[in-house]
Amino acid sequence: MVIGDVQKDFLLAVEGLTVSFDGFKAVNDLSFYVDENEIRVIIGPNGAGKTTVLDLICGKTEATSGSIKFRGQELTHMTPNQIVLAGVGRKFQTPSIYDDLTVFENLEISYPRGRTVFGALTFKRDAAVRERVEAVAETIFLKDRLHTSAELLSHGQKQWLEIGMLLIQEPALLMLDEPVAGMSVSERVKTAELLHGIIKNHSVLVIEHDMKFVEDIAHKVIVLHQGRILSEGKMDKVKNDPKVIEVYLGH
Ligand SMILES: Nc1ncnc2c1ncn2[C@@H]1O[C@H](COP(=O)(O)OP(=O)(O)OP(=O)(O)O)[C@@H](O)[C@H]1O
Repeated sequence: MVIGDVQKDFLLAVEGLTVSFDGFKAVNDLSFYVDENEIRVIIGPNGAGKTTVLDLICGKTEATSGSIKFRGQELTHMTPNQIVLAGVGRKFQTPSIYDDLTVFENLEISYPRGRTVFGALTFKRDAAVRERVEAVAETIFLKDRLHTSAELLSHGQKQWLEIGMLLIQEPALLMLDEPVAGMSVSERVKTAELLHGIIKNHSVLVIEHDMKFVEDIAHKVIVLHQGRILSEGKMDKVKNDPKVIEVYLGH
């Protein structure tokens, strides 16, 4: 992509994205670009189209028109599975961890199969998996809970575990739908810390309603309204935008 005279490669380039449900455009000619190592947050009133944008990117919903390029690959023609393999991970609002398994086991079963170079040397693979599980557990603040059954974790710890189950697959882009909903204040602070920690190797696209959390994490914010961008930029600019105050923040 050429902007001015500068050649720029975005991790994610969404252009003219539209989806129509029986003539109703839930997402309407939407364009935005996410950089490598960026935390981008989508905010906006109920029904603005935020979840639908994530559904389109992960292939759950088919676009009516427009383009979603991820590292130059067109995602709109790919299946959800191919999109995961291309490096896009998505966490839904409700955790989908296995309650009767331990933290270790939940992470272990999420480790991508068939990606190892060790082939039949199972013991080497086991060591690599264990090392990776431990590293991810540390990132998600659960290193000392590796052998705890997931059902005994707090709500926040369960959310972190699910983020860990995505991280172990090493997606380049992580999409999170309201990750701090239902969390305590201290868990929210730690989640912000977690996201800042992982962006050295990932970009993150988050839907969120908690404005304090948005301020803590967002490099840039998109305000969505009726399927279109109402405002975009740094949180400081966006939160003082009269249009945003009128349709969203003022309520
Ligand atoms: N599969 C579908 N069929 C028909 N309409 C849909 C479908 N999915 C979403 N919509 C509609 O598209 C609009 C946008 O919904 P969406 O869930 O993306 O909004 P949102 O911004 O995520 O809202 P919230 O903050 O309440 O989660 C809503 O009017 C919704 O009813």
